[in-house]
Amino acid sequence: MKAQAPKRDDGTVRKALTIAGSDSGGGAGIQADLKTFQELGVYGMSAVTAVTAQNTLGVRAVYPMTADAVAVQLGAVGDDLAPDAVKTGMLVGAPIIDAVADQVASFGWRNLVIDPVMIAKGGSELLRQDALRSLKERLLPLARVITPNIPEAETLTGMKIATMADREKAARLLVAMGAGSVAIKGGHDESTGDVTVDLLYDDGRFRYWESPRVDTRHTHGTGCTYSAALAAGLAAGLNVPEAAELAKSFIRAAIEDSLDIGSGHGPTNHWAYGRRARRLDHSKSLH
Ligand SMILES: Nc1ncnc2c1ncn2[C@@H]1O[C@H](COP(=O)(O)OP(=O)(O)O)[C@@H](O)[C@H]1O
Ligand SMILES: Cc1ncc(COP(=O)(O)OP(=O)(O)O)c(N)n1
Repeated sequence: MKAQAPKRDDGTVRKALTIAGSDSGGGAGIQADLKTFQELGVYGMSAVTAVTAQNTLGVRAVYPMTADAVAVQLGAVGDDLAPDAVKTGMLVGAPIIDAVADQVASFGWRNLVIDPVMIAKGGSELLRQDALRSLKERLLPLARVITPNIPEAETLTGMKIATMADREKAARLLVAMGAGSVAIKGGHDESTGDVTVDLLYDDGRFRYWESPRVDTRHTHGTGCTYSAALAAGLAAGLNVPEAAELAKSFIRAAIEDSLDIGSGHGPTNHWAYGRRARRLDHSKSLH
């Protein structure tokens, strides 16, 4: 299957909404999502769940919004702007998750991508542990796709994931818990050696995407960027496997050309996928 950027010239403006935390350093959270939407030709909208003070060295502080403030933002977008896809990132705790679940259900947003963000790479907690039940019982059943990394899939399912067979079992369990499809990302799976393998369980079938493991510490915001690209693909009308393929291509380019800025874990490069596509177009036009 060939990864394709969403169509841009069919006259329709495709719109995606991110419900997530703000990352002052610009590499993860709302900022990563909006940059990804923009690069993929999808109009980006946002509902902020928390303001974080963070940079490439880590998270210094978290200032959560109230659940009401999140609900009102979602109401403002939903009453007027009809998102074609919605993704969630950092949701802080149970009250915000419940508010998001209520609004998603009442607006009937079907293209919901849940990135079950729990802990930042530096170890800071982005979801309170007592929120797990709300995440599993209220939000997960509304997901068209859930995109956990391996530690998140372990927390959600309660099982240890060491092999690809374990990952497949976890994906089946997450579908049994109510998710439409499951993408379990492979960045944390060291058993695959010098490649990373992402797994998708969709419509009863497993698919796998493999790419070279890049030896870099500049991977801040990988999960946010992957799930935002997947949501952009759905917003543009791709089906789930096509959107997962697009997400893998987008994040692969973003990590291969990641940005060595700041003194810690630099961000992925949200320009990389588009720049490569433009270079390809240009070289085709020369022949
Ligand atoms: N070092 C790496 N080289 C190439 N791809 C990577 C690397 N680390 C992560 N990825 C890819 O980035 C995406 C996010 O992966 P992962 O690290 O599992 O999630 P998270 O960022 O949520 O912890 C996946 O598509 C994964 O394959
Ligand atoms: C505001 C905010 N949201 C999410 C994250 C975690 O993002 P992720 O893509 O998983 O990247 P890392 O933290 O793992 O680099 C965050 N840091 N901040």
